[in-house]
This record gives sequence, C-alpha cells and structure tokens, in this order.
Amino acid sequence: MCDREVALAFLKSSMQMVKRVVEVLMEDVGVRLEEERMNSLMGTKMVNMNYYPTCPSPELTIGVGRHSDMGMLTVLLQDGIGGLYVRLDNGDWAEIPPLNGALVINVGDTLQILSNGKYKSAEHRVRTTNIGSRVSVPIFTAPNPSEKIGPLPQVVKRDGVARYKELLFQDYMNNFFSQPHDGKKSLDFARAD
Ligand SMILES: O=C(O)CCC(=O)C(=O)O
Ligand SMILES: [Fe+2]
Repeated sequence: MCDREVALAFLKSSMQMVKRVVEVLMEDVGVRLEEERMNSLMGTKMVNMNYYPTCPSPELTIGVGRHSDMGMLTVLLQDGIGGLYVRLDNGDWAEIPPLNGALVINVGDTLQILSNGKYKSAEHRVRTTNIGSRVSVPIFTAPNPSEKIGPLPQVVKRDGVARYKELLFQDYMNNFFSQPHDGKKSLDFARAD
C-alpha cells in the first residue's frame, strides 16, 4: 500500500470504530440513534497533522494550550515522544504515555452536550519536549454545520433538567474558533441560562 492508501485505510477504520463507540456510549444512556441522525452527528471529519519541533526549553513554550475538542470523539495517533496531558477531576495534569499500537480517544464538547453532561469532554494540552520532535495525527468527528445539537430528549427526561440549550453546530463552531483556547470555557456558550 502507498502512503495515501494507508492514510485512507486509517481514516476509514477509525470512522467505523468511532461510530461503534458512540453507539455503545449512547446505549449506556438509553438512546438508540437512527442511522441518519448518527451520520449527521458525525458528518464532519477533519484530520490534522501536528508537528512539534524539539524544544531546548520546554517550560518556556506552549505546544497546544489547554482545551477540549468541539466535536463528538477524536481519535489520536501519537508517536513515541510523549507530551499529551489530560486534566483530571482534581485539577492535576496526567500525561497520556504513548503506547505502541494504541490510539487515544477523546470525548468532545458535542458529546457532553448531547449526553446532558454525563460524558465530560476531555480537557487536554500538549507540551513540547527536548528529547525529540513529535508528530500526532488527530481525526476529529463532529456534526454537520447545519445540525441542531442539544441534550437528547431521553436523557433530559431522565435527568429532569436540560443543562445545555439547543443550538446549531455551526454557531457552536464559530464561537469555538472566535477566541483563544481557555480550557473548557468553550462550553459556556451552550449552557442553559
Ligand atoms: O498533539 C496532540 O497530542 C493533541 C493535539 C490536539 O489536542 C488537537 O489538535 O486538538
Ligand atoms: Fe485537542
């Protein structure tokens, strides 16, 4: 296989896997999404290729500032260098060590909104290192821009409250990209008043 075929095969198998993971997560909150709705919720796919050069003084730089991803799930392939951290409930940062053959899966803001807060988007950041340059390849899955997102009715019924309002994903995305990363502040835009 040439590089292009390898990349396409990675994208295709990641999409199948991500869809299955979303199905399982939804089943766990008592929701079975129609095929069409599922495709609309995962209709935007984006692949980034991140390159972080070796840095002699990592403490003086920011690789990627703390943020959560805006979509449903992100599948991330990282090389062996390390530098990805996730924020724990107690506020500490834990490194996600590279494991040969493993992918990192991050919950995004949209899944937090749909699940009415049951699934929390992962706040994460990247620090550069002085041991070598690093490459990572995240695949982001997110709704179509014209898709309405909001807590799923079945979950709201069970929780007795909607913690987020309904909005167009396009508006969420515009707000997300309109300001610099600041942890999970992006979610404030969707919070119910
Ligand atoms: O490079 C990484 O490990 C993560 C990059 C990231 O968080 C992003 O592109 O959203
Ligand atoms: Fe990210």
